[in-house]
Amino acid sequence: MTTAGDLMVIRPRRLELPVWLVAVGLIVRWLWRGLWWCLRHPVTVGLVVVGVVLYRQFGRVGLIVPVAVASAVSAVWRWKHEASWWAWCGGPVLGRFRQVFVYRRAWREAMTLCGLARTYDHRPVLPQLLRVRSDQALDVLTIRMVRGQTPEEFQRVTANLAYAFGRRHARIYTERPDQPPVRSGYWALVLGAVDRLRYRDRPSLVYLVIVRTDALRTVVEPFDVPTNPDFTALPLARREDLRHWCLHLLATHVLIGGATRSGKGSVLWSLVRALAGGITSGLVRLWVIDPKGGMEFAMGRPLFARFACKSFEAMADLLDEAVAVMRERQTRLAGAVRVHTPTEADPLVVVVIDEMAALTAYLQDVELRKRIASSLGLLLSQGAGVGVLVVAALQDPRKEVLPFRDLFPTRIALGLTEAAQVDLVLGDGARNRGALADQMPRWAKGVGYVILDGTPEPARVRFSYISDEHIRELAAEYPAPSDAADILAQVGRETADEPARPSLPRQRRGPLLPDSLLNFLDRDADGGEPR
Ligand SMILES: Nc1ncnc2c1ncn2[C@@H]1O[C@H](COP(=O)(O)OP(=O)(O)OP(=O)(O)O)[C@@H](O)[C@H]1O
Repeated sequence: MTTAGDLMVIRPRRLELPVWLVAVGLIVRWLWRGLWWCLRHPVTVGLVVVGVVLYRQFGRVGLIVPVAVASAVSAVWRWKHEASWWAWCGGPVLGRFRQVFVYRRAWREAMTLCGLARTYDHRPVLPQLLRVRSDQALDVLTIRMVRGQTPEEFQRVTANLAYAFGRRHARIYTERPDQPPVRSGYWALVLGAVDRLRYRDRPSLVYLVIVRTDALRTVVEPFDVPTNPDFTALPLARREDLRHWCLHLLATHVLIGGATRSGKGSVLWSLVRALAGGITSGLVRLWVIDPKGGMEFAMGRPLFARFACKSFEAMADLLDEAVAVMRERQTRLAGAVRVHTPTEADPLVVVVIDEMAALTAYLQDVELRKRIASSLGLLLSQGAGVGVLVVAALQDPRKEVLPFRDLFPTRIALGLTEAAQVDLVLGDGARNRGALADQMPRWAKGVGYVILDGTPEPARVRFSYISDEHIRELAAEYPAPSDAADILAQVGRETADEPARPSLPRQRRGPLLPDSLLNFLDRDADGGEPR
């Protein structure tokens, strides 16, 4: 008899199987696993089968000759067309190798110690490594999350993951980090359909990009000056995957935040270099404000249509004139276009301001500061659409220093001194998503974080280094046209006429209230007769 408090242990009945049946069961299970593996790895299986057949037919020579020929073909391919070699040969092979020998071996340990493993039904459950794709610099790991996990959990431990696999930098993407290729020709329709399938939204996956070789450690040489700059894609920097990072300048304002000596100058000069072709052809006018007395920009004076570096009065005038240009364009273009297209007659005006805080916070003359703030506010809120853009650099991104921070749609964060400043420059949550701009090593001058088009995750880039020599050459080769400073002459030109408005048919004049309410207001409060 049991009494209250007695412990009853209930165990399911154990099925006793004969040993031979257990052995057969295990063999079938292993055979099935082997077959499944072969089905999933047809290339490896095919190569092994071919290798065995060749070896049996021709002995060692049967193996050595094909390997030598394949190596020679691969070497020539890489030499002639490195990009396609990485995409079709080197990348997949290296990725597979690293998946098996690097990531799989440390996977369980890394996931558990980084806090990404879960326990379900008394058993550990790990995120699943599906695929590794490598290129010259990066490994892209496709990971299936454990049910109930979110990408934010991976983003929080991005640095831990990088160090767990022996690297310094990693980034988590919620969608495939690469863009679908642009297809053309006969097969475009079919390949496009395949791409749509490959690039479909897969919420259960995250992509961990591990920087294997830090391509940003070496200084980036200046890019070629485009004769006709594409204002939607100006090459300014090198990305971690060795591609160019291009700035979309059209219809946006750009804010560059970076501590002193972090390389803000290289961002501004890379932009000037990318625009230089347009400066000479008259498509762009640079209006430059250098509150540091010309230390940064005076060397490139011939490139600039307007330049103010000494008197704050002159800087305020320059901004007022930019507002005048903006107003004139607004009046002229209203109703005709919604976004201004730069032409020689109507060029893009880019107001470049180095150390913006000197104008918005540190200027002692309160009246002048207010005047500057009001012009800047107008330019930032209304100038982008009419081709009057502001590109500004500053060291301290706090609101007291730069009240218009939120009016800059495009932001770049170079090395910063505090973790909190990263979100102030790039927007809330950017640091959690991997923009560790406050942890820049000393060598990382001109290295910064930018937000790539279409992805919320920040990317790390290094801006090209423009030396004094390059600036002198640029100024000599691409001076602004002689009438460049004269844009204000346009401001006086005739504005568009008022459009002729067809008269509408006259409506019958009548009471504005329905008949039932007509006399209502005249009644007494107790609903009596109209007064
Ligand atoms: N892209 C780059 N690659 C390599 N070195 C760079 C790069 N940009 C800047 N440097 C070096 O970093 C140092 C600081 O650069 P720079 O003067 O442009 O910084 P800054 O942020 O504009 O400084 P400040 O706030 O004092 O104006 C310089 O010695 C420069 O040579």
